[in-house]
Amino acid sequence: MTKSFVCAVDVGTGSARAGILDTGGTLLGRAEHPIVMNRPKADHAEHDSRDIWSAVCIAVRAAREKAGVAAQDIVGVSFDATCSLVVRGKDGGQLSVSVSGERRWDTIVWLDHRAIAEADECTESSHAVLDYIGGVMSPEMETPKLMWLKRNLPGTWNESGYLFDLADFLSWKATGSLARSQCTLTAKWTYLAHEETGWRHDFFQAVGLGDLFEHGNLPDKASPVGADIGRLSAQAAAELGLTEQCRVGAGVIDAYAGALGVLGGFAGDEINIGRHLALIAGTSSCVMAMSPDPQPFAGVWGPYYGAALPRLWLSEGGQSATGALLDHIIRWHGAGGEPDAAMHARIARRVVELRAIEGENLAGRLHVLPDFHGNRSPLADPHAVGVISGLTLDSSFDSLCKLYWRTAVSIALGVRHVLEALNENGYLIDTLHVTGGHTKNPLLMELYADATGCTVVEPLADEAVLLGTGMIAATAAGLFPDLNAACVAMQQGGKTREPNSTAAGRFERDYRVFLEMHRQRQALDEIR
Ligand SMILES: Nc1ncnc2c1ncn2[C@@H]1O[C@H](COP(=O)(O)OP(=O)(O)O)[C@@H](O)[C@H]1O
Ligand SMILES: O=C(CO)[C@H](O)[C@H](O)COP(=O)(O)O
Repeated sequence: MTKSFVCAVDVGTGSARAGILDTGGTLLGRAEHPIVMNRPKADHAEHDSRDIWSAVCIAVRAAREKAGVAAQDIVGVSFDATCSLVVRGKDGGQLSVSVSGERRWDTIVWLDHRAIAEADECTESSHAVLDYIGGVMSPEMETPKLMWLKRNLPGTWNESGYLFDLADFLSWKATGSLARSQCTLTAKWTYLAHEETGWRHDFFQAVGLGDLFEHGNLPDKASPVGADIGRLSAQAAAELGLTEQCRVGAGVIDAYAGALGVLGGFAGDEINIGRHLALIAGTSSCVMAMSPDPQPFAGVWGPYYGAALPRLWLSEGGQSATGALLDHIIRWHGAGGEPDAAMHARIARRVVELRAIEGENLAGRLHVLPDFHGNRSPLADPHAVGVISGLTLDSSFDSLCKLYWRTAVSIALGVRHVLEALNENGYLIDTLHVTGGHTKNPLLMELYADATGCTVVEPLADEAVLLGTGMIAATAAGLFPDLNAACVAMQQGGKTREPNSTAAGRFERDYRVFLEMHRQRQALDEIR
């Protein structure tokens, strides 16, 4: 009997990755291809969706070759991606979202903050949809970006015929289907999946987007995560190196795939799931918890119904720049350079040496507030800025290492800040499941346990985000009766790290300083 396999595609901020998995969740082959980003202005970031599709095709072909699996044995595929906004014309062609006017830049990247004023306007509307995004509209969501586009690039707006979250764009490229995922629409488009009528048209009217549905080709109903939305088209099958028999599953935003990859094993365990937090930590960090009942509160996105596991509500907190912040510190410092794997490793080794020489309280007077790209949670303040306190004239490599270490501490304290907000509002989280680029950083992995006091689980799956998307693909292909069953069968477990109790006092002090820095940063902003 032939075995069945699935293909998972993950489009992050910097690259497209693909993996071939078996029905036990083992990753048999993986490949990656970079994607380009255009930064014409400080707060503007753009992708080229043709470049993304081409990177996806290259990665899928290479992953299949590495896995040594025949194309006809791959029966399902699904896509996860960052929540970037793709704009296509009425003929499906590219339309510019760029102030440069170049057509190839047809995608506003999730981290783009050009629509910060429009986000504030949405928040001021006080509309009921805000109750399901933590009370504050983020410029990283789609509605403010669409408002910006209509106001600032009316030519593009008038010509637009398709507006997509990136994961939905990829499934459209793959099948021609206009189905949109319950994950993308609920988390980024103010769609209320728990209500009979998901869209609140009066909200779009109120913010000047009454004509959104003429331009977006948006369906009345979202498709549940893992729903079979059709077969690969002949063209897509040829480009991906797969076959037209391959089924395509309604995908998710990348962090939600990570949540399935690390928490999927708890599918159906409604008693215990609320103790576990998924920390999907890469360029940014997403912090996700699920519960059988909605837990609405200010400063944390959601609760979103069925955005990852069916019938569960999901709360999403996060930090807009974490890996990106460590990379920035390396580029910014005179003794730094390119933040590649070798540079991160060199710094981490030196931090270990410095802690052995100077003691665990290394650079204890150096404090960082990590909000260099705003505070996603729990303050929900996209206007927030970063702060460094305790600088001297030292510009040596060791001073970079100390600053890197203290920045890593602040990133972990930021997770603790979100965690405390979740636990004050109904969750009982004591375990963090970490996946993403940060798992390659031994300092962060130690800090996530020690600075939060939680047990940290590092998934055994090499790529939990690909695993989560593989679970979705397997569901769409009918290899399991539903997404819960696919998650339980394919989950890979993890290795556990307990917090070091002797470090607790040090981090208590650091956390008090961290909270005080937030207070002082806000006070400075209030001085007129
Ligand atoms: N080998 C490494 N050592 C230390 N940190 C790393 C390493 N590789 C990646 N990172 C960190 O992870 C971040 C990228 O995360 P990743 O999950 O790969 O990307 P994405 O956000 O695009 O999904 C980088 O910004 C970097 O800070
Ligand atoms: O808002 C998001 C998820 O809700 C973004 O898509 C996510 O933060 C980007 O992920 P990454 O940092 O891994 O590229």
